[in-house]
Amino acid sequence: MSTMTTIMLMPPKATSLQHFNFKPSTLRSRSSPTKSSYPTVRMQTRFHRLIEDQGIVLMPGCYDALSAAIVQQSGFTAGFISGYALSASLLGKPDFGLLTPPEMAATARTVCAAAPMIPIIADADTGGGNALNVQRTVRDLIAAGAAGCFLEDQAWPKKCGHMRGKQVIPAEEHAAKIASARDAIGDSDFFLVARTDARATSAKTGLSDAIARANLYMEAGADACFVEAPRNDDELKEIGRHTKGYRVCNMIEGGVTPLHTPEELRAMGFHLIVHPLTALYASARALVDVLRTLKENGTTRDHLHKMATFEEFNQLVKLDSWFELEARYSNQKSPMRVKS
Ligand SMILES: C[C@](O)(C(=O)O)[C@H](CC(=O)O)C(=O)O
Ligand SMILES: [Mg+2]
Repeated sequence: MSTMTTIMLMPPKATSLQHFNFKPSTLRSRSSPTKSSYPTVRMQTRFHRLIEDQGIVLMPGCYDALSAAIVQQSGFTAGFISGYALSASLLGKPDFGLLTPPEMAATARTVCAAAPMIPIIADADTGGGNALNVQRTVRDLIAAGAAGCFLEDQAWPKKCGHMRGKQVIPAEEHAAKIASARDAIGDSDFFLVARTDARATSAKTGLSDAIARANLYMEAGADACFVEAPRNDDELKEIGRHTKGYRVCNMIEGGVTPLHTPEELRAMGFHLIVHPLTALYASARALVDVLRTLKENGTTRDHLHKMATFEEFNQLVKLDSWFELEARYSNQKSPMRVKS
């Protein structure tokens, strides 16, 4: 956790809100639980600085220390711990509300240690329960070294944003969870993304409901909003035009949203792009292929070109630096050692 300068942030403005069925008056009440008690002057986090420097930030998903180290070594400036990918790698199960916040926090600790040069956002799913559970979840992620989280408004048990059968909790209830997360963050260098899954709840009003929710959550204290699973470019543009603050876009291979480059998404008004499943799907395919070869042929000698070599892998885990450390300490005479 680092000490930061306090500045007033000026996020991009929404253009038109008049057609939203949304009641900001509830947010203005002093006693409203949907407004953070933390002052509205916020810290500039690592993610704010990245967005300001780069305009758009591309974050691949990772799910363990090795995949995080590879994300960092590949030159990305940020990463994301995907709940979907962690549920798959840790539990061998789908993104179906089975992964728990302590499992995510434990992974965040090893992931952040393995990629210390880049800030990592963790997927907090629904935060593990109500506004109080959210505070524990957020504090655990901060202690683990995460630089931010996604907090979504699905009803528990949640599902992957691109699956059928999702339900959302009342907007005010999630706004209170966002406010509670903001209070738990305090002065920490931690970027809060409010996600809504309301697009999926109705073909007719889903998008406008989702946009209204995103704006409500921004007022409650989020740094960025994430309208999950828009269906086409018109919807992406609508979100870019009508939501407040920084905007996250989710690029899922095989999902319901068309795939775009960062430049294309930037033109549509987005600031953070997450590719949560790219590394997971690529490694799953590589494993399926090599293990099929091994099963069929009993050897991998004709598959070596599709695998990391011994040398290449040693570089990935920085083996040389461990040999150097070993040499340094084995040559050193300890000043504490008593002469015999
Ligand atoms: C971003 C996400 O929350 C994740 O866990 O990676 C998932 C990914 C997906 O769409 O499958 C989600 O969007 O629900
Ligand atoms: Mg998720």
